[in-house]
Amino acid sequence: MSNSVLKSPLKQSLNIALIQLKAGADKAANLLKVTKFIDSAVKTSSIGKLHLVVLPECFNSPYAVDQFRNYAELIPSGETTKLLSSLAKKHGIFIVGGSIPELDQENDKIFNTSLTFSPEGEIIAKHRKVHLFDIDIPGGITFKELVTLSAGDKATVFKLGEFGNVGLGICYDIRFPELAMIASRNPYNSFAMFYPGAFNTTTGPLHWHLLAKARAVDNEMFSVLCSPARDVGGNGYQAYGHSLVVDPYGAIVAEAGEGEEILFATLDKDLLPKVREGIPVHYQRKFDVYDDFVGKGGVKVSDL
Ligand SMILES: NC(=O)CC(=O)C(=O)O
Repeated sequence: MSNSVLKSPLKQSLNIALIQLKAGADKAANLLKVTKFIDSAVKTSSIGKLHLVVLPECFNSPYAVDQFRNYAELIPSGETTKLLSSLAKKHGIFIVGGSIPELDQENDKIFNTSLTFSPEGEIIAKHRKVHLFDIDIPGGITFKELVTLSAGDKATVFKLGEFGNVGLGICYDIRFPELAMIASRNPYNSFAMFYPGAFNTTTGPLHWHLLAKARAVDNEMFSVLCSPARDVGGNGYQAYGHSLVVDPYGAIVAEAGEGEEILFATLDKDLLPKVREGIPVHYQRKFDVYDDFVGKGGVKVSDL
């Protein structure tokens, strides 16, 4: 992480909108939809001035192993990067840009990549999905991202302007507690983890809420999960929906349904010290019993 030393006072309330949209096969239509949803979130915000918008995993393409290469773009010269940069600048907001298939031309690899933009339209974070979704549940779902994707090799923590530090993972990354643990602890002290994520109708009911709450309670931080909308009647991947914001107590702040919608929520950072004073697990770790691997080297954190 670079240039991320925090300076007080930090802003205490972050107003966010999660855009739960359904992406189809037509990329131009997907990008137009993103533009309209973001414009509308800014205009119709029910929580005052919006600071940040989150998009879902794979919002400009179908979520399909055999399609990633067809939709992959170079970063930062690709059309999706340029569009999100211009929308962030136009509205003066942060955008946690879900994820898109990224083409690494030099090595001929495809990554599932999430970019975050500052209100000036600059890229301030780039996370490549570290844990690829590779599962096979008999009678449920088989999905093999490894067939066409390569895995990222870094945790991602970055400074969200005057609000402080946050961490970023993509979907299956939430099942591995380490990324959130790294983000929440010294020297990063993040107040939230963002997870654009496309769980499905098998694993969503099993684990979506549980994992969001687990990461929040483990680390006494917010977890923010933004899903695509369900493709009712479609024959492709069925996203679970239920975009979700969970507070550091593990309580649900806001939850979407299954269709397309904009979900608004305020992350009240005053809660963090309250939760951490009341239930001080954040400070009670026993590094004489087990190693503190965060901040001790051996952890690879994204440095733009
Ligand atoms: N799609 C994913 O990356 C993860 C998922 O659906 C799950 O973990 O379940």
